[in-house]
Amino acid sequence: MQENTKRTPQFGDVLRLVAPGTQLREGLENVLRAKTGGLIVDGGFSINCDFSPAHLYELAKMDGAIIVSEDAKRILYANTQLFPPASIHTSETGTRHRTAQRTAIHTSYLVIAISRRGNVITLYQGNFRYVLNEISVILAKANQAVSTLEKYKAVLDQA
Ligand SMILES: Nc1ncnc2c1ncn2[C@@H]1O[C@H](COP(=O)(O)OP(=O)(O)OP(=O)(O)O)[C@@H](O)[C@H]1O
Repeated sequence: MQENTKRTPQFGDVLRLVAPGTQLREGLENVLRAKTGGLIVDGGFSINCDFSPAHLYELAKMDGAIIVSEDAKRILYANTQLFPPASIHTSETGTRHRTAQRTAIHTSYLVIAISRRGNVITLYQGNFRYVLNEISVILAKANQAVSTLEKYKAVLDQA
């Protein structure tokens, strides 16, 4: 993995990659449910196999990080030990999350940590950190937004 400080985190692009319905999100949710935990890094390595939620699930049973292509369509490496510089400040506590945040700051690649204990998926890219909402929360918000729109439409139709 090469150091790349020119990549600017694009919040929309990152969220699109892990949106509900994508293969990557399905894989992340599977790992979360399996309670194995996981560390996923996107980067530019040679190709091994196609990405699938089932492959991710199986590979997350091993220690270490799983490295996928930048578009998350290929799984490149598994069981990988990451060595980000210890001098990089991290606000996290556990070793998985400290490694994830340091690697994200060091490389500017997207790093995803799936917590084994906390049931939480955290995204890191550069100094950007974001905890994914559960799908049930996203659906509740979407339903609320749709019903608000329906109310506005009804008012407009009556006007
Ligand atoms: N440098 C590293 N490179 C790759 N994987 C690592 C590294 N450091 C920790 N890990 C992964 O994190 C696991 C240990 O996670 P640990 O419980 O210490 O961290 P955590 O941040 O508290 O995560 P969790 O919430 O899942 O418990 C290891 O088994 C390994 O899979």
